[in-house]
Amino acid sequence: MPEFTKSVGFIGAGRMATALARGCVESGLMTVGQLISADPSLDARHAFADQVAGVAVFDTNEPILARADIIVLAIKPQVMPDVLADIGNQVTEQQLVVSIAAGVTLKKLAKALPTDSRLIRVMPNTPCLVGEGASCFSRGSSATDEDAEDIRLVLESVGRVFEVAENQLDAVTGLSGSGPAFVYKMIEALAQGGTQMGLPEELALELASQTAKGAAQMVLTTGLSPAALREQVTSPGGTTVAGLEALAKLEGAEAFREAVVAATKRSQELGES
Ligand SMILES: NC(=O)C1=CN([C@@H]2O[C@H](COP(=O)(O)OP(=O)(O)OC[C@H]3O[C@@H](n4cnc5c(N)ncnc54)[C@H](OP(=O)(O)O)[C@@H]3O)[C@@H](O)[C@H]2O)C=CC1
Ligand SMILES: O=C(O)[C@@H]1CCC=N1
Repeated sequence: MPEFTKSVGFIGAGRMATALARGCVESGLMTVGQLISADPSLDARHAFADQVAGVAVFDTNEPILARADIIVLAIKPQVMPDVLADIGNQVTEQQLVVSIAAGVTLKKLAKALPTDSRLIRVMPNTPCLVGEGASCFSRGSSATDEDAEDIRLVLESVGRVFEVAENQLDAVTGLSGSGPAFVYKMIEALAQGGTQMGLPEELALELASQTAKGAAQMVLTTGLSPAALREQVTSPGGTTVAGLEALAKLEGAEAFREAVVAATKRSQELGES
């Protein structure tokens, strides 16, 4: 594991901050001493402290601004303007500001922060919690190469990471940011099919989950396309073709494409508001 000595402070200690913070500790990249977080919600503070044992959690953002080398804005896009107005004049040029909020552009962030603030916009996803995240980031014009490398290091410790042009981040949000929810729907539906046809619930869920994981791993490691891999499963006149026909009839695969399109459009809308 590479050495990472900077401190990271989360403004907002909700679900995504928790996943990132715990993932970074579990990966061994950081110790709890390098992390702090703040959230006005007692429930969120408790949940964060439960998941990241021994971490310092505050009910105001001041300690983050005073102590963190990297400030992560992990709040909802809707509260971003208020938070930026609150913290804007306290951010220093020694600090890197990272936003993980869907839709909020670097331009909007820059406008609310001191001139030449070092900014990076990141779109992670919750599987960072288990070291299987898929994250993308774009750097603002004042962010340094070292800033980008720091963020790459952090995100790499909890999964895969790609630097992209900022205009791709809404689509990334629709695909990998929101995507775990779509995959959970698919797993749920596969498991329900299994229970409908006689399997116990627990076994059906485990088989569905392991099948999704195994199939994803095949795509990631064999170099074969999903279409080619699908062909390997599909015997002429066999069971898979019967299943695929049922899927096509209900336009099941189209529904997933539409889910990504709708989520991307919502991310674009959040950026406009
Ligand atoms: N969840 C996910 O899968 C992903 C989320 N994101 C992005 O991450 C961000 C956070 O999402 P998520 O973790 O799901 O949301 P959560 O609602 O779980 O967490 C946000 C937390 O911020 C708190 N908060 C509100 N106002 C302030 C404030 N002024 N200062 C500090 N904290 C505050 C909220 O408290 P309260 O509830 O009381 O308002 C809440 O606990 C969003 O912008 C989202 O777009 C990005 C990728 C994936
Ligand atoms: O639902 C949301 O808006 C956030 C952004 C990506 C995943 N969750």
